[in-house]
Amino acid sequence: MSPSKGGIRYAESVTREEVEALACLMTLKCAVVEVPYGGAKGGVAINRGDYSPAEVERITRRFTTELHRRHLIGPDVDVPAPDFGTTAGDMAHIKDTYMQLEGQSVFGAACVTGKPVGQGGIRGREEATGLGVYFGIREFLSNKAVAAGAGLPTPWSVAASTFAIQGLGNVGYWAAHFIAKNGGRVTAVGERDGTVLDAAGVDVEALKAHLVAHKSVAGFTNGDSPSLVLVADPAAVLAADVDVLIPAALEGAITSANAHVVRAKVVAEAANGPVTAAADDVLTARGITVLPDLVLNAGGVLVSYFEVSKALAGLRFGRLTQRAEEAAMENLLSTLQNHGITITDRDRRRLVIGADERAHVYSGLEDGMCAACGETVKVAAEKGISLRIAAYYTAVSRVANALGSRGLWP
Ligand SMILES: NC(=O)C1=CN([C@@H]2O[C@H](COP(=O)(O)OP(=O)(O)OC[C@H]3O[C@@H](n4cnc5c(N)ncnc54)[C@H](OP(=O)(O)O)[C@@H]3O)[C@@H](O)[C@H]2O)C=CC1
Ligand SMILES: O=C(O)CCC(=O)C(=O)O
Repeated sequence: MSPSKGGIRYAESVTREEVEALACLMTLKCAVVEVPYGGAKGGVAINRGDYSPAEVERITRRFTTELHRRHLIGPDVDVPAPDFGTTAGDMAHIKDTYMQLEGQSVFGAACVTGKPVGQGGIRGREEATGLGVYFGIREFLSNKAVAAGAGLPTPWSVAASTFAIQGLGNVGYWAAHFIAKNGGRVTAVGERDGTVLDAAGVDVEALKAHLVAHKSVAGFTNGDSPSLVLVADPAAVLAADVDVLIPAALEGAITSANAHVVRAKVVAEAANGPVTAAADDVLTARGITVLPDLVLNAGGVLVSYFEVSKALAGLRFGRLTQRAEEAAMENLLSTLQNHGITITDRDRRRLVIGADERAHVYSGLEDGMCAACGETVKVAAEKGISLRIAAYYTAVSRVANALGSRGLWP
């Protein structure tokens, strides 16, 4: 199926088999959130920390050139995006290299997503995967049967729950940001060189700033919190006593060898494949609910699809409608006022807001995540299967229908 979609990762451990498996997962993920793309993935086996920014740029441009030479990149072929170890800045270099090689095609910006906004990116893509993880956890656990099955109170609320996060990179940070913003308490964060534990709550923004500045959890004070504990073992996060554990680093974080240490009631797969098949069996046998990656981290590719649509249309979402929406609301408020209803300046400021690009993106992301979670819960209940198998069932059915109804040519 083409065009296809999927991220490019820079990780020393990446292998061809891993990339093939992740590409397959992308086909199914696109189907789950109704993104009309096939699946793809790319990988470069480097640890970017070993290279200077200029060297990483040369590696990125060289890789893009090789993709172009093999006709493996372009709006109607394959459209990469960020993944583990890659950034919006790398996507800008991919776009620029492609544009140089293509002779500045008007659709060139649609060759890659996750670009900076000034390079044709879309507002909301940077946080999309993490925000989608937040929407997904909220939707799954707002379902009474899912929450009760996990041993959580019903009705469940983010604000009354505790969370542990492995990996405070793009996905992990934004998931933590939106959880904290909505009142959830993040009490454990595992990073490459250690775990931060604080039952009173970890200040996610302060920890992120510390990691950016020092590249290590060492020396983090959490505002001199007396309940702070720093542990040298990065895997200690997996044993945190929380409601929801969110692995958001690499695959295979929870295996049959360590699944028994998990104390959370729910494992929310923000990373791709963080729970191995054998570990999934162990968690299920222990009554721990797994929210599957196929659905939970699909917000990234969904918003990438919006970014491609923007680039192909050559128009920012909301540009034609924002003022018209505001004028319509102004007219409505004036009419109400003419009928004797008092409208304060505060009401006016709150209500006269047309949807800008970010509002459009958040709306489409929330809608897509809610629909995918709802369908997964429905299929799981109807068929008496796990959420993961239900997500696969939906995805495989959609791909089969798309291929079957197309027929054969010639
Ligand atoms: N970016 C996206 O839009 C999407 C990403 N995903 C998946 O989400 C996962 C994370 O991707 P992303 O956030 O983009 O990647 P990033 O590179 O932005 O973040 C990964 C984070 O994990 C940390 N880390 C590395 N090893 C460990 C470890 N052993 N224990 C704890 N933390 C560790 C990294 O630290 P350090 O910086 O020191 O390496 C980094 O902070 C991947 O599985 C990816 O495939 C899925 C959907 C979309
Ligand atoms: O945004 C995209 O196109 C791809 C995201 C991705 O790599 C993933 O969902 O694993």
